[in-house]
Amino acid sequence: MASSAQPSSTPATIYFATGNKKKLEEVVHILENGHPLPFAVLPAKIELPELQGEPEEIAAEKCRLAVQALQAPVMVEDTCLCFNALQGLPGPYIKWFLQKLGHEGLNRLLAGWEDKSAYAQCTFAYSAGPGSEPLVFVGRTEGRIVLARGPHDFGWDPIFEPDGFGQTYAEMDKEIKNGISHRFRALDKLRTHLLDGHAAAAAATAAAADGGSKQ
Ligand SMILES: O=P(O)(O)OP(=O)(O)OP(=O)(O)OC[C@H]1O[C@@H](n2cnc3c(O)ncnc32)[C@H](O)[C@@H]1O
Ligand SMILES: [Mg+2]
Repeated sequence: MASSAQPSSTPATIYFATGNKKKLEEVVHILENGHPLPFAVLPAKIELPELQGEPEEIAAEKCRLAVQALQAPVMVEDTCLCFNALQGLPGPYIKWFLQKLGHEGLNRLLAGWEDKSAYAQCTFAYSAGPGSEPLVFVGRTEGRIVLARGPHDFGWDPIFEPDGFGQTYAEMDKEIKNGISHRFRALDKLRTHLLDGHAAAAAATAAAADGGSKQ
């Protein structure tokens, strides 16, 4: 995936720092199914402490900590599951709610509400390395919370049914989930940013070489 001659502003390698194997699988799958990338994405399995607060700040701080640990270009992501009836909660705290309450308990949280709508949100933060402030890219998929259906392979997949599909994330073909998911939408924005940066750096290098040859 990496190209040998990299303009200096485009890293040849970006680490994806996560402790979650399933996230990593999906990120690799999504990136491999898009256009070839002019950089390599390598996994870095580290558990990072997470701030409380808004998803953008949680992801940015996770990214700063990962850059500090790895001293390299890094991307991280933070995933939220937000119930509209609960003003967006559990949101970034979904991991702990899922761990303590399970799929059934999460459904029960909405028992007193008619509105079962929810959205899955993924926030990627990317830093080009030490000294470079993280940039944040958000992707959202709207849907609703249902009783668990499908394999229990990944987090809350069995209880999230995206709008327009009669299936939960867990029941869907992986190909389909990875084409419409919150993770796909956020990663697509990050990919566009990185490809644009690469193209601009390559154009600047070519222009400098051209200018040099005319002197
Ligand atoms: O190391 P990191 O990347 O933080 O991995 P994590 O597992 O701690 O992940 P988060 O902090 O983002 O917490 C999100 C929770 O939602 C779960 N999750 C994330 N993406 C999901 C998806 O696409 N489908 C179902 N569950 C998901 C995940 O397993 C966690 O329980
Ligand atoms: Mg986490």
